[in-house]
Formats: sequence, structure tokens, C-alpha cells
Amino acid sequence: MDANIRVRIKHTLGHFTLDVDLSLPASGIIAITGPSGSGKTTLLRCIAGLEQAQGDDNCISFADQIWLQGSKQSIKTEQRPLAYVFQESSLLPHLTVAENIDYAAKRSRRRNCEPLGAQARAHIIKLLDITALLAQSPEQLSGGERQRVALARALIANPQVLLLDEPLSALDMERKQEILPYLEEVGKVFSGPILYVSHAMDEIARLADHLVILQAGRVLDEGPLASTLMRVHKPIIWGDDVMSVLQGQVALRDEDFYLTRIDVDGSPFWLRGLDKNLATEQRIQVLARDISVAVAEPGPSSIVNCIVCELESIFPPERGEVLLRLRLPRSEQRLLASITAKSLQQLALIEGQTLWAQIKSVALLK
Ligand SMILES: Nc1ncnc2c1ncn2[C@@H]1O[C@H](COP(=O)(O)OP(=O)(O)OP(=O)(O)O)[C@@H](O)[C@H]1O
Repeated sequence: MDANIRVRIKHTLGHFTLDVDLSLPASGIIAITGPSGSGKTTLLRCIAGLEQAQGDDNCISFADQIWLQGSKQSIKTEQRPLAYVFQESSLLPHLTVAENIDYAAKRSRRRNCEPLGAQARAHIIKLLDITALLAQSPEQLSGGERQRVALARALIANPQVLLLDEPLSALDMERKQEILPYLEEVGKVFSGPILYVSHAMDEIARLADHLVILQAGRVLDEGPLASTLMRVHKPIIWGDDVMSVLQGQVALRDEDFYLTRIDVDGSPFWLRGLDKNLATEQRIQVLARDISVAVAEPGPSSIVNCIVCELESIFPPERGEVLLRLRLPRSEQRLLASITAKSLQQLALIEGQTLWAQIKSVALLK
């Protein structure tokens, strides 16, 4: 892994101490999650330089730039080549949307960011679909529109690192669904790392490439999304939404039955719908509670997905529920299934045995 963002911080605020040592990838969406008060915003604020972390061992660097080195060297927020978007965007109320964007673009030079050319700016305006909003003032915009403008403004400043602190949390579910595709697009076009604070697992599963889990100011776990999800920090993060995220390719489109087949290292997963093109990469999500397991090949069933797996590990029971980690054949990818402790006993499951995972529902991600 490229260790292009290095963050080693010990920083105390009142009764809280953030104590992290992270090497994060140089690109992609890096989700930072954890319970309320675990230090997600404080971490982002330290990276942005909005929080002055004191201490000789502290360091923050990006690529070959050192942003903070002990108490000797610190580059001011305004000079770090980054942009951030918060829960509620802070557009300047007396300027129009276009003027807000211009203002941010002009300030970008001070941040050591190269100003974008007219063509690149037009592309971002199109990408976030804000052409019709340019003449409006911020108070005329809906919450979702404001966040789209805030994202455009951040991108037009042409930062090398993008910090997003719960950019969707002030939006209702409908607005959130509207804006998620734009964030996906931003994830594709932005070449540097995007640090994305969120505690919504649906957003993280859909958007993130890498996951950092904080608990009480420390890093509980960290790594590529799919494998970090497999390590399960259940009560801390997921509640009932324990899930697997798998990467596959669109292998077949069955027009007669309105189904699409995604192959994950050779294992077929069928989903309803036909809106994905053949041979494209596709991420899918399977909730642990949507899987049941059988110890012999099941007979005919209305469940279309039945995948042969190896039972790799059995997690300790918790309130009558047991999680199983299932390995797909000839693959490094895994599924998590949730069954009752009673079923575990009745089926006399042991690690290493072959199981048939019947999956009630598979969802497409990005
Ligand atoms: N200026 C401050 N002075 C004292 N304590 C602070 C200060 N800022 C934050 N804290 C404390 O630091 C802890 C971490 O806060 P932070 O906002 O980073 O958490 P978070 O994980 O982002 O939480 P949430 O999900 O609720 O936004 C909290 O206990 C908070 O009360």
C-alpha cells in the first residue's frame, strides 16, 4: 500500500485524547467511522490544521510534503493543499453560487493548488449538475443542492486531498439517495485521497475503498473495505447491518427474467434489474441476515442464489446470534452469514466444512 498520508497524532481535548498512527492510501475514498465521540471530526480537523496538535512525536505528511512535524514545523490550514466539506455547507450568503465558486477558486492559489482551467471547471459544474443553480443565492437552494455546490466549490479549488465530514448527514433519506451518485462520480474523477467521515454503513459500503474504524480516540481497525468488514466489530459499528461487500463482474443479462448475473471469482450472484453493462466491474452488498446456510445441497427453492462455500470461521455467539465467515471457492473474498445459536448447534457446524449459502437478496453498490 502507498503510505501517502501519514498521520501520527496524540492530541488531548478536555477529557478526550485522540491517539492514532495511520498510513493511508494515496487515492480512493477512505471512510472514517466509529461511534459518536470516537474522534472522527477531531482527526479530520487535525489533518486540516484546524486543530493544533501539540507534541514532539506528532507528524502529518502527504506525499513528500510535511504538514506537521512535532512542535517545530506546522503548515497553516490555508497553505495545505486540501479542501473540505462539512455537514452543513458554509457557502457565503451574500454571494451567488457562481461567485462562491469563483471566490474558492481564487483562494486555491494560496493553498498551493494549481488553479483549474475553464474546461476543467465546466466539467465539474456539469458533473455535479449545478449549471441551473449558478445565478442563485445560497438561501434559495435545498440542502442537497447546497451540498452539491459545496462539493463543486471544493473540487474547483483543485485540492490534492479532499476532506468530507458527514456531508450527507443533514439530508433526509430521499435527498441522500439523490446525492450519492454525485459522490460516486467525485470518487472516480478525483485523483487524490478523499477522507470521508460517516457513520452510515450504507454510504460506506457504497462509496469507500478503505475503512478506518475509531473507538474512544484510537484506531480499532483499518484496511481495505471488504477485508476490514470481514473482521466484524459488530456492536460497535454495524448494529443489525452486518454485511459483506464483494467485487465481481457483470457476466450475464437475462432479459426474459429481468435479472443480471454478477460473477464473484466464478461464483454467480443474481440480482433483479438490467441496468448494468456486460463485463463491467460491479460491487455488491449482501446482508448477513439475508443468508441462510444448509449442510447439503438444497432442493428446488424460490431463492435464486445458492453459493457453495467453505465455513472458514465461527464467531462467538452473542445474544443467541452467531456469525459465520464463509469463503467463496477459489477466492479471497468472503461472505458473512448470521444464524441463530440454536441452528449452529442443530446443524453441528464445524470450521472447514462445505456449506450451501442461500441468499435472499443481493444489492448492487457502485
Ligand atoms: N474543543 C473541545 N474541547 C473539549 N472536548 C472536545 C472538544 N472538541 C471535541 N471534544 C471531545 O472530543 C471527543 C471527540 O469528538 P469528535 O467530534 O471528534 O467525535 P466524532 O467521532 O466526530 O463524533 P460524532 O459522530 O458525534 O460527530 C468528544 O468526546 C468531544 O466531546
